[in-house]
Amino acid sequence: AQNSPDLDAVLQALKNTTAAGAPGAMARLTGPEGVKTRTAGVRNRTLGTPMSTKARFRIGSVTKTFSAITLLQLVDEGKIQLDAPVNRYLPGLLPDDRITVRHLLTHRSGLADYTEAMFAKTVPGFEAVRKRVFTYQELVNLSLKEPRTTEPGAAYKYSNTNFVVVGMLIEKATGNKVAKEYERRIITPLGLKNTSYVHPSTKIKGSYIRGYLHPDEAGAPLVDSTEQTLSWGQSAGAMISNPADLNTFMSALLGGKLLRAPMLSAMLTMTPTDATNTRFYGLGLRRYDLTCGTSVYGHTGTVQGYYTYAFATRDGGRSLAAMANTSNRGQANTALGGTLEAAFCGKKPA
Ligand SMILES: C[C@@H](NC(=O)[C@@H](C)NC(=O)CCCC[C@H](NC(=O)C[NH3+])C(=O)[O-])C(=O)O
Repeated sequence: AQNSPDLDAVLQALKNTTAAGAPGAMARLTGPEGVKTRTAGVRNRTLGTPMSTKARFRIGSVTKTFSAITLLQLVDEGKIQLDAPVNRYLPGLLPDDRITVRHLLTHRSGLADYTEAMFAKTVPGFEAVRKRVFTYQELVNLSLKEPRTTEPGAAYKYSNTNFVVVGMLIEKATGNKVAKEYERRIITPLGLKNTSYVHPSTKIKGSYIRGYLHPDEAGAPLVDSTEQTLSWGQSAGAMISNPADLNTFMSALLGGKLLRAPMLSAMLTMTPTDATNTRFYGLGLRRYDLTCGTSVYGHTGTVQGYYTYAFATRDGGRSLAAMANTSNRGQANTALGGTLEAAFCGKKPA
């Protein structure tokens, strides 16, 4: 039987997160016990407005799961083949015909991650791009200026470039912008009223959480990073959502509502991402094996001012959406991750 959540432990993890430097943090859990929420701190430091689980925020790489689902639906429709070379669909884009569509979704392409150079200096890097609008091609060109990190398929190496190319594949195969495909394949069918892809607008419509970026220099003041185009991320990180929609989304995915069984099982075909053998990556989806023996599936997100965890159990029966409105602050991200054990194992954070 799956453990019931320890809500005091969830709140403690959120308090650990604010103590570690996040202005605010929140969690929303769904499961047999119904919907449970906990919050800590503020969503706007200037006004002191309390964190609210109704408010929207930037979900970063959880966008990668939206992109993976869209692409896997296209595979199911016979429009794209998982093990075909990317260059079959985007002739001449990549310097190696051996890089396949599956290599992109599993971060095994070897394409360098352009964000490493882009954000080597956190605040200057952010300020240099926060209002910029990039084409997909410009982002791929930034990656191709760097050496490749591995032979195609040889090893897992996380790279945003992979999901920029996934966005290009989606637009090429459908003739539509990714926003339209996310809408008609995921957002509308699931009724995700608080989820949107508004690139390149810098605005978050409705009620939202303000995000605060920690500079690299210890003690330097936080930078309000709420308004940005997120054009450096696009189909790898530009989605906006709220906790309830993330719960609905991950539960629907794992509950088999977005992909037919063969495609879902392809998505859940995991390889380890580190030596602990408790963290894995499938096709645009992470798996964490928790200490109580429960495996949870979902994605994390990190964009300037926002950390996100969006996970569910294998049948989608339980889900957790947790976020903190800061970034470039590892101890806050780790503390926020403590909500997973609290929610799915009922375990107190350290
Ligand atoms: C990790 C996460 N990835 C994402 O969400 C993608 C969209 N974000 C990144 O690759 C990090 C970009 C820099 C963030 C910046 N860091 C720096 O600037 C460091 N110098 C920040 O922390 O805001 C995931 O897949 O789980």
